[in-house]
Amino acid sequence: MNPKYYKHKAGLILESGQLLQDLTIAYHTYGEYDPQKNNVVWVCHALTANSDVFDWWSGLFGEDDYFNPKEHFIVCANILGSCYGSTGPLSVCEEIGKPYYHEFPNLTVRDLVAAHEILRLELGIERIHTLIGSSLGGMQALEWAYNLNSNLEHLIFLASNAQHSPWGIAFNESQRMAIAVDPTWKESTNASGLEGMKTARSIALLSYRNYQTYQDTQSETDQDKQDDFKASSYQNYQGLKLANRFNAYSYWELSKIMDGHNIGRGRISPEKALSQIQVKTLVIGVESDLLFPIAEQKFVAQNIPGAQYAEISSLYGHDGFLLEQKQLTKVIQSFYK
Ligand SMILES: CC(=O)SCCNC(=O)CCNC(=O)[C@H](O)C(C)(C)COP(=O)(O)OP(=O)(O)OC[C@H]1O[C@@H](n2cnc3c(N)ncnc32)[C@H](O)[C@@H]1OP(=O)(O)O
Ligand SMILES: N[C@@H](CCO)C(=O)O
Repeated sequence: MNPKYYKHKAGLILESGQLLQDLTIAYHTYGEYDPQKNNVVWVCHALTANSDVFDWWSGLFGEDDYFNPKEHFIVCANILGSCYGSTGPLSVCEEIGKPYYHEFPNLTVRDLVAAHEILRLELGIERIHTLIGSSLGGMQALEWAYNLNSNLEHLIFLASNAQHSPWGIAFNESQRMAIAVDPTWKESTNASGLEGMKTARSIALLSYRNYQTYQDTQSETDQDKQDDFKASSYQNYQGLKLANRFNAYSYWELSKIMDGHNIGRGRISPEKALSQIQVKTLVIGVESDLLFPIAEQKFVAQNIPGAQYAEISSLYGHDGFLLEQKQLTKVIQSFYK
């Protein structure tokens, strides 16, 4: 299914004060909006996904899944700075008549949320029944919940944090260092930095998975093997797979956005900001998540008044949120009860 596009002529004044003139938001909707039934479910996607949530989160979102178009009006918008239809570094900047590339402005999570808010108003949605997001998507969901408050009923926050950690920033910086040493990164073409981005994805994978994931999926059966290990080809393949569908500018931009995430910025503290979220909240952690350890989700749950906390298990660490749909369905079902 192809996305729909909304072009917002007024552009967007970013948190930095800069005007992003060419504002296009690519989005998917599934089902029919019914204000009487209060049936809007809004999904905020993570780092490299797109707005087609039925594609990357099937098993939780789909025709016969828990979130389905028969009962819900499901909305997912591609985030600014990405490469799946919304304005990003490869978009042509009208002012300069060519793609932004390195000149794409620095965005924040609050800018991503501002674009979601523009789309919400354009779609005529007053109340959101459920706002759900994981990882970078969780950061957006948390920020937006803070702003929406009485226009939102339920927040489901997964595998994310209130403020990005030094550990997470260090992973992101290492990935950007890999892009920066790619000699093509100095150029301005769609393919600049792609070799570096392959290494960046390989580094990222180590934070998305864990020792046991590799032990269970990439162990050798040939005891005499001395080279060409499965774990090596897996890392290379994962880098290549991303290079075939993403670009290094978006990767750089989105990792920077994550680094700057702090719900407490300008609001005294993360605790204080979280305490002002008056929405029925479910926080879900993945027990094997190395990148966003469960202590971070417990912190969010402890500071949002009345929030519930649930944990799922996964061989896949952080990426478990994309793969453990059965467990997610179960904890989400009991949350609504
Ligand atoms: C246009 C778009 O596709 S955008 C939307 C898609 N992506 C997203 O939404 C982002 C979120 N999704 C993701 O990050 C990932 O898809 C995840 C985490 C859900 C799953 O990750 P995957 O890479 O599919 O799973 P996994 O880690 O098990 O790797 C499987 C792949 O590695 C390959 N592989 C496994 N072991 C090895 C090895 N030793 N050597 C080489 N390749 C290997 C498999 O053949 C498989 O290849 P395929 O993806 O081409 O079928
Ligand atoms: N692996 C996922 C989640 C990262 O948080 C992605 O590439 O978007």
